[in-house]
Amino acid sequence: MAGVVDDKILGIIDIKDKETEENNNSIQNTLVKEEGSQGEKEMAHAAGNSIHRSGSRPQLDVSKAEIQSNVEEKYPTILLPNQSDDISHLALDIGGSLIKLVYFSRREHHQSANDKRKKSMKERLGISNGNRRSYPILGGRLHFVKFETSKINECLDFIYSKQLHRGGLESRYSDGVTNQNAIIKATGGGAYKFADLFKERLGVSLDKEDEMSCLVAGANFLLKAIRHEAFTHMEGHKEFVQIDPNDMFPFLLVNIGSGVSMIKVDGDGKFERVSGTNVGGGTYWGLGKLLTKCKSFDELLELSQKGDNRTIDMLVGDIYGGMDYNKIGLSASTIASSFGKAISDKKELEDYRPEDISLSLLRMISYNIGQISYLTALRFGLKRIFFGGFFIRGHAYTMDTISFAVQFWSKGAAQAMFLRHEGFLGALGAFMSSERHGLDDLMVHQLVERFPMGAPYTGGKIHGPPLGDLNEKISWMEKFLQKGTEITAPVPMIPPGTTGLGGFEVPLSKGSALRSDASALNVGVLHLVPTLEVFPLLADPKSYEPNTIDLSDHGELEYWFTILSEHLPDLVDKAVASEGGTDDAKRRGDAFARAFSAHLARLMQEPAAYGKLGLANLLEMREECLREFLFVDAYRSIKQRENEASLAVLPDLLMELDSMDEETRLLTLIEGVLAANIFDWGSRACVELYHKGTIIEIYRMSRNKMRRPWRVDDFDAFKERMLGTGDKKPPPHRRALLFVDNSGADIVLGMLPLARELLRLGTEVVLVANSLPALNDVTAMELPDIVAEAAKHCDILRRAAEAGGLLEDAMINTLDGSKENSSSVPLMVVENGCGSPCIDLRQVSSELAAAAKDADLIILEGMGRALHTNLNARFQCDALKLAMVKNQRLAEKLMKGNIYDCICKYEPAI
Ligand SMILES: CC(C)(COP(=O)(O)O)[C@@H](O)C(=O)NCCC(=O)O
Ligand SMILES: [Mn+2]
Repeated sequence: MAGVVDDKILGIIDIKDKETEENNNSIQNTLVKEEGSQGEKEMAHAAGNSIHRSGSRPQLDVSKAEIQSNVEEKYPTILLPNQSDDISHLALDIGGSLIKLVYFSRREHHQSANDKRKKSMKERLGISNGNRRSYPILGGRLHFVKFETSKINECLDFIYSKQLHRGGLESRYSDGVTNQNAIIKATGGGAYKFADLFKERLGVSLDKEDEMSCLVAGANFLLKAIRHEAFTHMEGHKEFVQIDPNDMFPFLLVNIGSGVSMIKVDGDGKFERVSGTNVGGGTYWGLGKLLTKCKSFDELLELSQKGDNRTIDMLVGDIYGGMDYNKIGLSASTIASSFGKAISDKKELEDYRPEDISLSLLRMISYNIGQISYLTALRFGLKRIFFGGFFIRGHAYTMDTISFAVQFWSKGAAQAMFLRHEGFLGALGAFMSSERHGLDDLMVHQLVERFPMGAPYTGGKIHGPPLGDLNEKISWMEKFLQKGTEITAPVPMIPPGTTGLGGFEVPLSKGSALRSDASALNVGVLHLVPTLEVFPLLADPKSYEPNTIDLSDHGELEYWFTILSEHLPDLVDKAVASEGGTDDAKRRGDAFARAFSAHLARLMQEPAAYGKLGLANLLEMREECLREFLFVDAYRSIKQRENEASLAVLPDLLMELDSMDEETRLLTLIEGVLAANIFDWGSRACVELYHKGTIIEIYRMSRNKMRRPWRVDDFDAFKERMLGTGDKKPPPHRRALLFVDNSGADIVLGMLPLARELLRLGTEVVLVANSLPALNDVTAMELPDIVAEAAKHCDILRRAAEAGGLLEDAMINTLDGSKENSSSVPLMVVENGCGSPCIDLRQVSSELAAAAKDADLIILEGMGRALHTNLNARFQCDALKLAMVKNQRLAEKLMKGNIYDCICKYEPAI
């Protein structure tokens, strides 16, 4: 049956083919002329601004506040007439060796055309101000920066350059006059020691906060609000642990700074410092400095990487003639006495290698801290121990040693966990101690962590404050290219070195340089996006894992790393062309490629460096990196060309579909979606195909290959739900959410006709599209125009689009100019909150979450949304996952299939 249908569709397209090719040529000509036109730029700019919405000024003094909006919105703009200028957006933890700084920055938000679309959609979906807050949560970013205390002037310059002591550069109320009343929250000994210096240099007072309360407040905030904050580290293996915010107390917080504090935490603000030890980071650094002549802590730590402590430590085997001491469970390699060999060796200090001394010292101190921590936890019946403080510095060997000690002494009953923001607990706590930060109720899904792509995050020593503007970033990448080779050198394709069995072998990662700034590498900028929500139709949000492929498997990571690296030259060409191919665009393109490669290389070395790594994160990182170098939409002209070519053949396709019976039509529609999903500029194989024919030829070829059964084929079950069996007609779905994928044939000849069929059956349809561009994916901004074009030739679409307010959005009048209130179910468009080819349903736009409330069918389309992510996701409503697999390895791995196989996975509501 399908074969007959194919022939008919092909028949029509054949007739049109010549015309279409001519059309294509003329479309291409028009595009050459129009590429980079003002209209396009404005649209891209608006799209580029759309994802992060923030209110106006940060909330703080809300007295006499007025809502500046007549529509009841969830996040209305609020006028705060009594807002003064002395807002602390900045908090400091000034320790003996490091100053940790946490600051909050806002973005001014300009209203765009997209905002109007969102506003009318919110009204339509009935999103009201049901929020419990009387003021908006701040939209903005939380930054983490550190300086050496000895270079406090750099820190002061940084604060001054960004005007952080006065509420930031963006402050609308800047009047150039130094605010003598400004107050900055600060903790740590330096808050006392340097108070006068801050007053003198910046005219600000340091409002001192208790160090312990800050550590606890910081840890509590991180554990509650950041998804991949806590992790275990055993034998070189890092594993993230999701802490349930409702079940996180009690725990032991061990903060390893110069000395060590052990704090029993029972709740927010409920804690007691129950123990500590004077043998801590300061001891390692102090003794290490005396014994090795190292000039810095990081240098000492780096030395330990190449050390062998067996030359200096007395091991069980040294005492027992190379044997284990089995009776009490000690292996021959267990350290019996740190530095013990020095007693009997007839050696002077110079006879020992500084590397060995450093390692022996590190192990002695880490092991000791681990052991005391465990004993303290045991004393209070605590199972979980979190370690923080800058002593750890993301150093694998230190963490392994501590973990080993905890595991060894507790016989596996207690677990050591570490925190990614280990060094910033105090500064974060000081930030939170301000009653006016407005972040109290922040939830995990409202924070998105981004790793700035252009900053010098790889190799080399970083001097001075982090880079600010785009030009600085580009220059840095250029300079790096001249000076160093690390980031351009091929990445070593070896599994990351383990740091040693049981914490008692020497580090295996010998020679591989420990980054001097290791801790900073693992901390990104926290973007606060108050409008993000968990997709309400997830069956079990707690166990939901978006990624299908686990990149902690080194082979997988290596494969995808190679794929993305190979894509880069072509992507850079597209990106540069999308910006008119100017010298500036070329310079940005180069810098983008270097920055992205550097991050890939970093992740190859340490896959969990930025939190749990999935393929979706890598694909999103690429888009973020493009945006950071101001490439707002690299595929814009390709998308436009494909949309136009597909819209030209849509009327014939619709006519042919209408001549079919219902069952044949449903099958043809699903085939159409699968076939048109081939237009994917992110797939190497597909891009090669595009050189071999016109859009329509490729579409036809793809349709021709549609042979059932597909690799996963639940079509019959889907058909039964849609059309029933025999005479029994099931009720139509109330509302369907269609997560659309690519532009061109994919949306125009695939998803739109399917949407039309649902509308015809009486189901409301919501097209869910990206908020920001990613590859050739269609965006929510672009959809109203596409729908309006399609609606010119189709009554069903026209009436539904009118009912959904889409034609107003597209600002296109209908054929007959009629505005009569149609009786059709609506066709709507919502943005998904993402700018990536994949979707993490734990963080979607509030618009989508609202639209989901009445939905009883979701259709996820494409490799990114239905395969790389969400293939295993379960929903509370019926779900259909449709995709063509455009990668051989993925097809083999996921379904023992081949490239271009299709999946049609239908799962009824659970
Ligand atoms: C980036 C993509 C997920 C986009 O696929 P889509 O969602 O458009 O179907 C996909 O093209 C992809 O996984 N590409 C990399 C693999 C490859 O080039 O074979
Ligand atoms: Mn896509």
